[in-house]
This record gives sequence, structure tokens and C-alpha cells, in this order.
Amino acid sequence: MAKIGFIGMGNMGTAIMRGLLKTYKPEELLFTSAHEAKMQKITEETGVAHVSTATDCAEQVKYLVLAVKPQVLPTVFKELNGKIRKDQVVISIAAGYAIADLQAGLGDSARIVRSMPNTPAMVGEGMSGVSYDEALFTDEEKDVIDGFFTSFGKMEKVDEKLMDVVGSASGCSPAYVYMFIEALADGCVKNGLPRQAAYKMVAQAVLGSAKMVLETGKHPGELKDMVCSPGGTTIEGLAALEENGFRGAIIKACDANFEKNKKLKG
Ligand SMILES: NC(=O)C1=CN([C@@H]2O[C@H](COP(=O)(O)OP(=O)(O)OC[C@H]3O[C@@H](n4cnc5c(N)ncnc54)[C@H](O)[C@@H]3O)[C@@H](O)[C@H]2O)C=CC1
Ligand SMILES: O=C(O)[C@@H]1CCC=N1
Repeated sequence: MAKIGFIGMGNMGTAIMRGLLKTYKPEELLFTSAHEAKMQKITEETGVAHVSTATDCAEQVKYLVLAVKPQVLPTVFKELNGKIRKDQVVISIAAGYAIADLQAGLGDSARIVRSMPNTPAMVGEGMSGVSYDEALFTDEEKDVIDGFFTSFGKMEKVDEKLMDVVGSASGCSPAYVYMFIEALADGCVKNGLPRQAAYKMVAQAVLGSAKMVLETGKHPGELKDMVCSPGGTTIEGLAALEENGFRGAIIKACDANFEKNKKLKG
């Protein structure tokens, strides 16, 4: 019998499954999604079997991952309501759905883990904010839950009331970073650097800078100051960014994420 089943196998489902396949055998996983031809292709590529309905998937697994768009969750709830077993663990990655909302859709006794991962899961460098009531799960289940998230990156347990904020830090943030990489590369291309060299150099600079934050423990401002030689080139660039509202734009983007979470429930 499969252990972990996915309802929804799109961007995030495939990213997470790829991570899990480093730890789990294909026979331990199962999924269902919307299009038979796409499911067939994923099964051929990964060796993971699929079934046609959410009910079939739920019936066959202990850990059930909800990986459909928030707008699709009401349909899935209709199909699954009352069918979630007491021994089952439901892992949601949906934006905007609180544990109480998921229980309202699946049944009050459903034991839910709410999470917010991100697409770098695809390369084993995901970041997931995770929230669940520790008292509801056995030690073995907690090991599986934590192992699930660490199979494709890092995890941080957070209070559920912070999960909407976590969306900006984990779920949404790669999009901002890609936009930054694209813009910085464009700036380099404008001044003559070949495009492919620009992407490679900028992406490596982002990777290295992130590592500096994680590994030195230094404040990002201190690391920034180390780059800015007095009267040098970097401080000129920083002044231009400040003039153009760089920090304010990012803070506003986080506010926009936060507000949108409240409007996703179907
Ligand atoms: N894309 C991202 O970066 C992140 C997304 N999320 C959350 O992950 C969830 C999935 O997002 P994505 O993977 O980006 O969406 P997606 O649209 O790429 O994947 C959803 C999958 O669900 C399938 N589907 C549609 N209706 C279905 C149904 N009735 N039964 C079974 N499968 C069905 C679709 O065919 C598709 O393969 C969302 O709730 C989103 O909030 C969380 C973190 C990051
Ligand atoms: O854009 C979204 O709503 C999803 C959740 C976080 C990242 N992607």
C-alpha cells in the first residue's frame, strides 16, 4: 500500500514528489490529478502510480497531500468530506486556507498539517513554513511529516497565525528573486555583458549572498556594508535603488500577498 498520496500534480506536486523520491520508493507514493494524459506521462517518468479520483487516492494512503489550487479545494472537499479517516494525516500546501477552513471542508476530526513550501523544492532547496498541532500526532507521524518537508529542502515550524505571512517568505519569494535576477541581468546586458554570462553570474551571486546570510549569521545590512567601498561603485547603485523605492516596493509586495490570502477561499 502506498504511504503518501497527492491530490493535484502540478508545479508544486511534481516539485515535492521529486524530492520525496530521494527517500521513498515509487511504490510508496501515489497521486491523482486532472488530466489522464499528463498523469500517464508523470507515471512513466517517475514510476509513481496514479488513480483517477481523489477518493481513490485518499482511500489508499495514510498521508494525503492537498496540492490543488485553492480555487479547486471546494470541489475536492465535496468529494472527500466524511471520507478522511481518523488515522490519516492531511498535509495542505494551499495558500489562504487555515486549518479550521480545511476542517470545515473535510470534517472536524481531520488531522491537518498546514504548510507553505516553494518551487525550489524541485532542486532540493525548498523552504517550507509548517504548522500543526503537535498534540494531535504521534511521534512516528511527526517524524514522517518533518521528513516529508526536509526531503525537498528546509522547514521551519511556525504558529498558524503566521502562515499567511510565511507565504511572502517561502511560497511567493522565489518569484521576486527571479524578477530581481532578470532585471539585474538586463542591466548587465545593457552595459555589454552577454546574456547567458549575466544570468550565470547573477544567479551565482544570489546563491552566494544567500549562503552568506545563512552561514555567517551576520545581519544583512552588515553584509551589504562590506560590499560598499567608500566612494565606490556599489554605493552609487544602492543610492539609485533607494531613490527608486526598492525596499518600499518589496514591503508593499508582502502586504499584497498577505491581503490576497484572505480572498482565496472558495
Ligand atoms: N506554485 C507555487 O509556487 C506554490 C504553490 N502553492 C500552493 O500549491 C497549490 C498548487 O499550486 P500549483 O502546483 O502551483 O498549481 P498547479 O495548477 O500547477 O497544480 C494543480 C494541479 O491540480 C490538478 N487539478 C485540478 N483540479 C483537480 C481536481 N479536481 N482533482 C485533482 N487534481 C486537480 C491540475 O491538473 C494541476 O496539475 C496551491 O494551493 C498553491 O496555493 C504553495 C507554495 C508555492
Ligand atoms: O501565488 C500563489 O498563490 C502560490 C502560493 C505561494 C506561491 N504561489
